[in-house]
Amino acid sequence: MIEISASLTTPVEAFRSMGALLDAVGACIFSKDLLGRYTYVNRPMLALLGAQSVEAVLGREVGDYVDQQSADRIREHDLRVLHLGEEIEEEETNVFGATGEQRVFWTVKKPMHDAHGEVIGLCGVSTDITERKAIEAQLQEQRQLLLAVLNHIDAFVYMKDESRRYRFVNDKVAREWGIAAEEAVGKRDVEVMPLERADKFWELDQQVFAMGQPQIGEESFVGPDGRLVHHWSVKVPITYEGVPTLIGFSTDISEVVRLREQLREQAIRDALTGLFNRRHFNELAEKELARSRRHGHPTALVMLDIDHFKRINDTHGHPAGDTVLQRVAELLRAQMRLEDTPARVGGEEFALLLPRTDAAAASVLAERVRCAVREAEGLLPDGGRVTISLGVAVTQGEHKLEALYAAADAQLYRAKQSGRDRVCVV
Ligand SMILES: Nc1nc2c(ncn2[C@@H]2O[C@H](COP(=O)(O)OP(=O)(O)OP(=O)(O)O)[C@@H](O)[C@H]2O)c(=O)[nH]1
Repeated sequence: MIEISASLTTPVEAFRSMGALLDAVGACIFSKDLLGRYTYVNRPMLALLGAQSVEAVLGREVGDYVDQQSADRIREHDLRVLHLGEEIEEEETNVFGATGEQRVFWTVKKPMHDAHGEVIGLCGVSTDITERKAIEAQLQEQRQLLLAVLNHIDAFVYMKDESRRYRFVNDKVAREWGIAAEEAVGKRDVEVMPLERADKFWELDQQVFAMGQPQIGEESFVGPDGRLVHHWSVKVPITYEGVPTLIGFSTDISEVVRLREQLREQAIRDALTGLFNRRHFNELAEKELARSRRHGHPTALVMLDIDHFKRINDTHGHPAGDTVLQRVAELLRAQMRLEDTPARVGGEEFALLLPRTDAAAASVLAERVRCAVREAEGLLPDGGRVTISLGVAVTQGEHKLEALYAAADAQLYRAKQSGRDRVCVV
């Protein structure tokens, strides 16, 4: 408790009596008379003015210590306090004559009154906020830099909390939703996108909150134009303004996924007929044989070859030969069950994999295919007919693909040898 002695008659004397205490306050404290001359300064103020002693400052005026512009502004503030009785709270930037240093203050000035209520001067407290201002400016700069990065990066960046409310979205997200980025803050996911998509995104979000670990994954959803959109998303748990939140970075990889699927298709399909190629057919056949081994059911393999194909090429030209291959492929597809797999395994050689099919059923199918090709019209430009030969083999105990190939090939050879346009079965 600070007691001001009853014998002290003016506020300035009161200040002086508390000298040691006011010197210890980490702010500049001063008082001025009606002409703006210092009547009291504490030690920090003294240091700021660059003066040697209190006595050297008393009776002098601010213009003796700061540059002209700062002095004019301070005088103007002082006049408002002294003549209009205003209380002022303002930020001041002052340049000090002694050092030329520029410092920022938060200054509070109030009028001082005598016993009759007449203004006799002012007292003020100036807190040096130069460092705080510098830090604030630095933070603001960093924030702007961060925003510039987040808004120009080619990714959707967002922050979302556990109640599925967005806490931040970058410009790219806002543009997608057709609203301003600030508008999105506080909105729940279902307010800005269809429920189905919101639930899709929430699947990975939930894992982030449940595990407290970053989660990475592909997110696929139906876009506004009805096409599938694929995002590659990285979502990281953070605490934002004291609330568990995730920050997510999602990149549209739809084009990459389409290319990936295209490449995969190219890798497994024959370009001319669209049927599976030999390598992929072998993979599927190996799997089917493993299944048939486990369950003990038969699998049939039909090898078929277009008769005198070389002659077709030679007579009608290579493009016409290609058309025949395409038409035969279509006929095969049309004749097969859903679970059967046709493939082009060589130039004019095709294979059919028939799961759960014994020799009798495979022969029926092979015969149907043979007839379909033989009876098909318009395969050749001159209206001539195309025929095929087929060899059928069925797994027997061993279930080895090479053995099955060899057996079916042997039957195909037999069909060719015995006049073509026929089916031979083991
Ligand atoms: N148009 C076309 N011809 C192809 C293609 N791949 C292979 N061939 C041709 O297919 C013909 C196959 O002929 P061969 O193996 O002698 O058999 P073939 O003439 O069908 O006689 P058989 O099988 O004994 O009835 C060759 O002339 C190859 O050049 C292709 O993609 N397009």
